[in-house]
Amino acid sequence: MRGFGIDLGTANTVVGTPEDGIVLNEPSLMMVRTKDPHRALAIGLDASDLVDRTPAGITPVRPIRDGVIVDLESARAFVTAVIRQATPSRRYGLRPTGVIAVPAGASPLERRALLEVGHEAGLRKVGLIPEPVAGALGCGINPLEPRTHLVVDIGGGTSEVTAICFGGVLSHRSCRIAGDDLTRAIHRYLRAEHKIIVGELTAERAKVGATATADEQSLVVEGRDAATGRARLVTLETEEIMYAVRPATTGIVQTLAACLDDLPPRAITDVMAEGILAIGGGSMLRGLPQLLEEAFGLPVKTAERPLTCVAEGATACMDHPEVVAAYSS
Ligand SMILES: Nc1ncnc2c1ncn2[C@@H]1O[C@H](COP(=O)(O)OP(=O)(O)OP(=O)(O)O)[C@@H](O)[C@H]1O
Repeated sequence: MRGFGIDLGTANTVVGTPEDGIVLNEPSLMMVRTKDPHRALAIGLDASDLVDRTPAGITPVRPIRDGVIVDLESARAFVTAVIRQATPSRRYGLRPTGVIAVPAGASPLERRALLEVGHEAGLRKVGLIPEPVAGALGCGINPLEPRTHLVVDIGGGTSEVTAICFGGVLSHRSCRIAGDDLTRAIHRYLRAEHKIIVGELTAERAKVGATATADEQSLVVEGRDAATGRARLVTLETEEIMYAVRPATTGIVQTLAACLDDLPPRAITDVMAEGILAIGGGSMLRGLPQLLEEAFGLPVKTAERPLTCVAEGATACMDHPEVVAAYSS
């Protein structure tokens, strides 16, 4: 079947096809003319290249928040441009089909809006799949088997914890604390402890840098001295980054605890045997899986490709329509 698996995230949009794998992985951002806000001038990386250098009359728009559509018209323009960019020369047919991943906690109205946008963007047939189900499928788990899988998805704006089993959701909890809050926590820590003010991009780089450095090392961060306003460099131990984000991670731990509390005993037995699957970019933060393991005494496995496994799973749904059918009822 010719079509796309689509993960519309707050931070990133990822598109895959059964033939070519991931064909687009770019920021969920578009630039529009202020006077014509529903026509995309640039999307994704091209749009983010323009951040902080946008000429007058051009505005950045983030059409997705917490995995759902903020504004129908903008989302339609964005998804249409995404599909056009992912399909140069109509390689996937004139009117391809699509499976869009949707937060497990999305309301019927939010789900309907996504379906509508998919159709209007040119997709012939649109299916929706809960993000944790797509993430599990993208990690090689069969979401239809009679066994409980607990998925923690730490995205940019939201963390979702979902227990799935045999084509249905057993328990679901979410909180508005995720990767972007971890970045803000680092920003606050640098100001409070090192008296240095950094931009959001620098705080984000420090967070991602802490993941990238394999051994216990330090990172050099550049900012402005809070007192003098002069440029200053600070050496930040990667351990400090875990310390800085700890207050923000408490909310994620509490959400996970609430989801576990709702599970029936046999489902708990499955989770104890199998552990927790962590997906989403936020799960890549160094030390976060260990922190969850210590809090619950359960093994935590981070997906091999936390940023793309949801789109990979949505793409795999093209060959497994029974998964879409089971989880859409
Ligand atoms: N290597 C990394 N280490 C730590 N955090 C990372 C890393 N790479 C990306 N992130 C963070 O992951 C978050 C984005 O993750 P992801 O793309 O899964 O979110 P999303 O699906 O767009 O958001 P949402 O699920 O909230 O709609 C951002 O906060 C980003 O800073």
